[in-house]
Amino acid sequence: MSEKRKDYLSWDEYFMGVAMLAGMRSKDPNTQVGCCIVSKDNKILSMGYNGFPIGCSDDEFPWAREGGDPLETKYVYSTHSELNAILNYSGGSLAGAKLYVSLFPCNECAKAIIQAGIKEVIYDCDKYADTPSVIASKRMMDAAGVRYHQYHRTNREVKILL
Ligand SMILES: Nc1nc(=O)n([C@H]2C[C@H](O)[C@@H](COP(=O)(O)O)O2)cc1CO
Ligand SMILES: [Zn+2]
Repeated sequence: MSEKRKDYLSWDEYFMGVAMLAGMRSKDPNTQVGCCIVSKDNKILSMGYNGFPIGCSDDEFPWAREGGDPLETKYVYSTHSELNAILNYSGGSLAGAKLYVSLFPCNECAKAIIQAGIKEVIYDCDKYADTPSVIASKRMMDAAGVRYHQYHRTNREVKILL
């Protein structure tokens, strides 16, 4: 009798892989972030990536990181992957859900995560850990009882021919 496959994706690989794939839709030239929200029983509820809101053209709004005029930077216009994933969900409540994201959530997304009732955050990169935004984010999630932990990379390479 043939045995079941052994090298299938783990749940964590699957959901972080889906988050990373979503991030590949981002037009941000510097940082592409993807997010996947999952129910307690491991069903994908929503996905998102960082970009400008509907109607705000990727070709007309600025992608610059700095410059004299804040209105000519992306920061005042871009919607983060986590907020997009929360807003993309049209199925009702996200209470008790888990959120996989390729970059640690900022303080604004932490507010949305907490208020949506999401209870667990699994992140990959934490490159802005020293910024007030991420420090505030962790402070709020700690206070609100949202657990967060880093994704354990398996270094599995996934090749998809598209
Ligand atoms: N958790 C996050 N989710 C996100 O979607 N973003 C987005 C906002 C910007 O489009 C980009 C960050 O640009 P940069 O400062 O690394 O050039 O990633 C940023 C963070 C960081 O907190
Ligand atoms: Zn954010």
